[in-house]
Amino acid sequence: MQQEQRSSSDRPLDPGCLLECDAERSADRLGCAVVDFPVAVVLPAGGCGERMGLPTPKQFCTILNRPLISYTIQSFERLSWIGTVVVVIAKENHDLMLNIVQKFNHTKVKVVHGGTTRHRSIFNGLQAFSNTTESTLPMPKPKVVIIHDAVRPFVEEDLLLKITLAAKEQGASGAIRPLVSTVIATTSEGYLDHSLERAKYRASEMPQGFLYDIIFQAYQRCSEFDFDFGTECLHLALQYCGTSAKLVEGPPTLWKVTYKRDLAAAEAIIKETLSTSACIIAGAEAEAVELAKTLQKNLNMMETDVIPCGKESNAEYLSKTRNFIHISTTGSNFLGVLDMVKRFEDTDHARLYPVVIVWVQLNMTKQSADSQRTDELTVFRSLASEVLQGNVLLYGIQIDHSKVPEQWERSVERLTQITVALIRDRNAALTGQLLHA
Ligand SMILES: Nc1ccn([C@@H]2O[C@H](COP(=O)(O)OP(=O)(O)OP(=O)(O)O)[C@@H](O)[C@H]2O)c(=O)n1
Ligand SMILES: O=P(O)(O)OC[C@@H](O)[C@@H](O)[C@@H](O)CO
Repeated sequence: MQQEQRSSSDRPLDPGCLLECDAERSADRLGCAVVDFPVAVVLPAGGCGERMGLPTPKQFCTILNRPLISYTIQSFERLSWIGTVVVVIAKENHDLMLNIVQKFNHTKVKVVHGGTTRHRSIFNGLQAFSNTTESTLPMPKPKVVIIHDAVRPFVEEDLLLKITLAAKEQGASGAIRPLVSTVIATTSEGYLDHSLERAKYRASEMPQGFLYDIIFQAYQRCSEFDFDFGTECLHLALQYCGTSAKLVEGPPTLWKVTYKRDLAAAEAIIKETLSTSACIIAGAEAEAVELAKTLQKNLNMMETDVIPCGKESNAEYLSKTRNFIHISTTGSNFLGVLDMVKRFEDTDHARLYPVVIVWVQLNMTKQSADSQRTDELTVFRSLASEVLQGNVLLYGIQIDHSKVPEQWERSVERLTQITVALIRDRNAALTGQLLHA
């Protein structure tokens, strides 16, 4: 595995959030070892996303053909020490939410209807665990409940573990981040009254954790004003149960998707995280193996494996990446691609994130006859269109072998650049195209 050293600050989100890789699973084992009590989650998702300014509520806006809320749900579902995930949605989005649960196989989700404000929605979610309502789905009360905005898609296991354990010990816990802007108080005429010393304050983020009985009691005791205008669950626990939350500083990726720019940022992070690795499959021919090794050297921004044709369907490689570069010297040798796609279908590998296959055709002979090329392109386009239905993005790049070193080097550089662009952008519009390096 080859990876250019990167500073921790510019490294994308921990791929564990997005890839069920070995490191992710071992972290989950840590959680199972230390969390020996029931933990459940309430995701308030009943808002309309007014500040986003789109007709679709922001929690249902899609990134790579998948609603934002599904990424958040998966951040919790992937952890075996977390039980039920109660998703609180507006009544009118009930069927939409059930479709998302079914399409993305969110097996831990229970759907509950929200209220007119975030606090009301959260309380409705909490009541789904209690048998003190007419709820048709009373579920066993958890020891700790994690409350997390459905529009905060990036939440990593180690923070969830800290929040959960702190809530178990202290009764309440919450994620915080340093303030970026200074907080000021204004006069009624719109002038500066005073500013707060920024270093003394923090932004309250999510996730937050609570002993279930504490936060449930706080909501039972809080006022109508709290329900209508409050925005802070930690405040309710302090005000109505005397429980002062333990604060845990979280990573920069904790932010809440509120405006359009936040959705663009979330898409960029997801795409970047999906582009950190690739598996290069080399055909049997010596030239294909040589090109695979050169490409691996050029793709030094990614963790790459070079494997012989036929091994790409090994579980070991499937769990590491969703990017496959298939190099072959013969013409329309799609058999390798078809085997891979079948494997993806069997393992559900493309259910949550689109899988990229870049088919590199290394032309060793002079150009084939135009009619052959046209037929080839027709077959390729039809295959690409078919596999797209299974969330597989199939791209083609042709490269003509050259014995002139400078010419060959330029071609391989172009091949590298096109490959990186296709993997990073995952644009469905380019599938089925035979680009030329
Ligand atoms: N009645 C409400 C209002 C908000 N939320 C949820 O609370 C989270 C954080 O709230 P916010 O970012 O304010 O979402 P919206 O209220 O949808 O946004 P806006 O204020 O821009 O309308 C979101 O997941 C939102 O869906 C909720 O469950 N029920
Ligand atoms: O006020 P909004 O509904 O936009 O967002 C809710 C946020 O206030 C909340 O998620 C954190 O501040 C933690 O309480």
